[in-house]
Amino acid sequence: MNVIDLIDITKKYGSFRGVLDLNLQVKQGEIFGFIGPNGAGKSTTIRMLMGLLSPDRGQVRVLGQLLDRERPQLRRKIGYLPSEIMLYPGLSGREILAFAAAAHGMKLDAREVKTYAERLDWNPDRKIRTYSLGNRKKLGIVLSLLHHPELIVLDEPTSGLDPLIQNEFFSLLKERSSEEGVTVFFSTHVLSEVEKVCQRVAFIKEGQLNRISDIGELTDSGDHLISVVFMEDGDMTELYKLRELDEHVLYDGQHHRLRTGNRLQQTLTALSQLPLKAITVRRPTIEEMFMEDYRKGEVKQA
Ligand SMILES: Nc1ncnc2c1ncn2[C@@H]1O[C@H](COP(=O)(O)OP(=O)(O)OP(=O)(O)O)[C@@H](O)[C@H]1O
Repeated sequence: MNVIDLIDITKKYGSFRGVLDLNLQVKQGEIFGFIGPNGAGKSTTIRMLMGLLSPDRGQVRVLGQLLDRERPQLRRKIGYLPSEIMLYPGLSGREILAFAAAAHGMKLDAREVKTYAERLDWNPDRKIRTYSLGNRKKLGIVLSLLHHPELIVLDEPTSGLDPLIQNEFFSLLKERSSEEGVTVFFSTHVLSEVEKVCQRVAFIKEGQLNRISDIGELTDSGDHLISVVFMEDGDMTELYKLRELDEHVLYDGQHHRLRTGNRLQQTLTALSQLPLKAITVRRPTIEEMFMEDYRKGEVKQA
């Protein structure tokens, strides 16, 4: 079942682009990453997903239901962390959690709060006004998980968290996903995060989906980066017809840099015929793959 179904959604802010003709499906139990640079449209998409913003065109379906009006029963099944969280400064973390639990018709489970406090290294009994940015984020994360929702939507959950806590947070998400079949959708700027925790990732740029990929497909592709120094000094791009191997070949004053795509064998065979002084071959990082897609402006769906 698709837990999230965004069908051709468009949202404009007056003449400003928000999101354009976006299609996205997320299956039950997936941990799905939504990645893009500042202003790409991540928060706009997430707000539409949460029913906080209506699309100008298109449909939003969440947990099989159309988000065309207030649906309180549906909201109870969703946990949401906004990018900026507003909290009553005079209350403690625990008081806010008790308030949120009551709103969900639950009693706060003190043992569960203790577990979250220990795992995320945060003090629930201090007043919000004394909380650091990271502690506010931790409380926001607990608020989104507290009622054991079927879908967790997180807008940049890791900003402000130190790396150890980030890892603990990812473990929490993985446990929820594997033990309870929870679906997680989260946005981030940080590619290494999606590699750690997501099964699939969507790249958004300038309001449009650029690519949807399996993480395995990104990390297992045959694509390689090659850096070559030839015996002779200078730019050999024209002389050795390097553009036939990679039309985007770059010369940085010393190295010729090529990308193989899925033509590793052919590229190496061709280069081996040339007077090489040094050559290195390595896999691109996920970041480099992502930048490459941005450069080419490809639209791909896996
Ligand atoms: N209320 C608004 N009025 C006008 N334009 C807006 C409004 N909210 C967002 N936008 C514009 O819509 C586009 C997408 O913004 P959005 O906040 O969705 O991006 P984002 O990917 O979440 O960015 P960031 O990573 O910086 O939070 C941007 O060009 C932004 O300037």
